[in-house]
Amino acid sequence: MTTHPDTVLIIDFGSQVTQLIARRVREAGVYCEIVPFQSAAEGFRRIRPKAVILSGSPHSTVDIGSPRAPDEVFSSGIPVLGICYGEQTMCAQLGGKVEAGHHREFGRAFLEIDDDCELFDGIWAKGTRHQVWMSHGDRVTAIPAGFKIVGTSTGAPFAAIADEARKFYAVQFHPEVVHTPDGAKLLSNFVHRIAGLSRGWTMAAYREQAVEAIRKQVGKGKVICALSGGVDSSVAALLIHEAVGDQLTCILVDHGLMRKDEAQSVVAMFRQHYNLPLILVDASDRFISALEGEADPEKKRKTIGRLFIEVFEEEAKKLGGADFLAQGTLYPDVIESVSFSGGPSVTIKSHHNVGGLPERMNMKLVEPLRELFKDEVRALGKELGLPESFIGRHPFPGPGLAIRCPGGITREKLEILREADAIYLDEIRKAGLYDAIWQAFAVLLPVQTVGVMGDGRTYEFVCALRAVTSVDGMTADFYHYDMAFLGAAATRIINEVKGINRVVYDVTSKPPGTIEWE
Ligand SMILES: Nc1ncnc2c1ncn2[C@@H]1O[C@H](COP(=O)(O)OP(=O)(O)OP(=O)(O)O)[C@@H](O)[C@H]1O
Ligand SMILES: O=c1[nH]c(=O)c2[nH+]cn([C@@H]3O[C@H](COP(=O)(O)O)[C@@H](O)[C@H]3O)c2[nH]1
Ligand SMILES: NC(=O)CC[C@H](N)C(=O)O
Ligand SMILES: [Mg+2]
Repeated sequence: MTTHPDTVLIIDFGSQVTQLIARRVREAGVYCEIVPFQSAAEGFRRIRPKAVILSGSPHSTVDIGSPRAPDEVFSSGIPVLGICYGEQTMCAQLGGKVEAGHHREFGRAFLEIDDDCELFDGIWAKGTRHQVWMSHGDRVTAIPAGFKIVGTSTGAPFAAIADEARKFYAVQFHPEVVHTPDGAKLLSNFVHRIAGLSRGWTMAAYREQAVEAIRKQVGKGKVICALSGGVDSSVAALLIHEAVGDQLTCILVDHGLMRKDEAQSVVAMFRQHYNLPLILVDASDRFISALEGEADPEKKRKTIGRLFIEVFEEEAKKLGGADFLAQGTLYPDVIESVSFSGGPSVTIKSHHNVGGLPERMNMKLVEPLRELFKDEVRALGKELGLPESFIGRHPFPGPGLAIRCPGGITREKLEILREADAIYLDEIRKAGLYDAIWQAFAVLLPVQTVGVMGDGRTYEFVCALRAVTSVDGMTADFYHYDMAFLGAAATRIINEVKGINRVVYDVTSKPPGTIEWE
């Protein structure tokens, strides 16, 4: 991992919105990292941050054994901002007092500004009142020596406090959420005005650092990159290519489960714009033969995962071996895998990824995007000249059309689905809706219904259309189309695709549904 001179350390006590703190700090042009409180002391020494932010938490500081910030956070002379639980633990640790569960405040609250404070510069003047978002049951009842009150709310007499000499600040509300309208500016004030950090975190700067880091890691080694044409793997490939040129070979597997003309258009784009070694492996027969008749969603996923590994092993061998495998792992994946609140959770779906590869193939991982959020990856893609049509793409799952064809898979069904999906997306693009939708696709149901076309009886498949809005794919709502749009798309699909005589629209959100049908 690269090191950044001006880093803010965010200590995660298990808040639902810790990632938002990181988003806001990065938007202010400052690099930051999140570490769970259990490894905060180690993280503090490794990262040597210029400022620290303490997150909220489901815990209560009055409980025995509840988490604390490492002492060096307060003794090393750098600015500290506590948010909610962060304020409470700051007070508990520095000589103040916290009481449990009297004045619960959840949701909208109003903050009275009692005093000027650098946190409020340019946003909130003394004597004014502003909307903030609260979510707490405990409250601070005495502040440590050296602190003064700068803001109050009905439920929190110490809603904002400051020790300007030591540059310690704390707020009971959550500046990181959009329901605190000026919160982003408050966080920007903390990192710029108070901590004095510069706006060094730009994708142009990142590009340079990342290229250097890749060169250092890879040396003269050979790298292979599984390239799907999705944003993540495309950006990872371009960055690595910039760093080590022909030491990189990209492998695109056409598993016969891609969208219409997808494999060819990805190859054409890369060949046209970039001079990067790219092998297209046509493994469609192999994948589809293995999947034919398979109806179980998990078996489909596992079969596909296994075949991906086999194909990569064979291709690496043909290249005379490879030392590194490149992946488009993003920061949210990294956080999730070490998340404090993660715990053992049930497997909803076995997401295929190539993560099983390196061990079996004896390769080391190159993950140049593991510090970035998806929108930063898109910005980096822009920086690297990736065409707009690739940057704004909807995500597409590794197992492809196989998980959009519930019931037994057949070549014929995949063909029908591919056609319907292409028409649906074409209609979405023509209506100018592509960018407003997070992800859209067609599903071919294993159900035949009776219809009448040209005065004749038809008995054909039902096609379901799906479109969702989302931020990160973790939760989603169905997209609220205009009925006229749906009617037009349905008519085109039924008229143009032989094998479909009925179209329905999926109005399920996530949860309780998932985005994909399998
Ligand atoms: N057909 C494919 N050929 C080669 N590698 C693939 C293929 N499909 C998926 N992969 C690999 O699996 C990884 C995970 O897929 P995933 O869909 O999460 O990411 P992506 O395709 O790069 O981006 P996006 O999330 O925008 O679709 C990809 O980054 C890529 O390395
Ligand atoms: O690379 C992938 N491999 C997979 O196995 C996989 N399964 C789901 N998805 C994508 O993940 C997001 C959330 O999907 P679900 O709500 O269906 O779990 C959506 O964007 C899905 O398209 C996958 N991506
Ligand atoms: N959001 C929070 O950080 C809440 C802190 C603590 N659990 C409380 O209820 O007061
Ligand atoms: Mg993809």
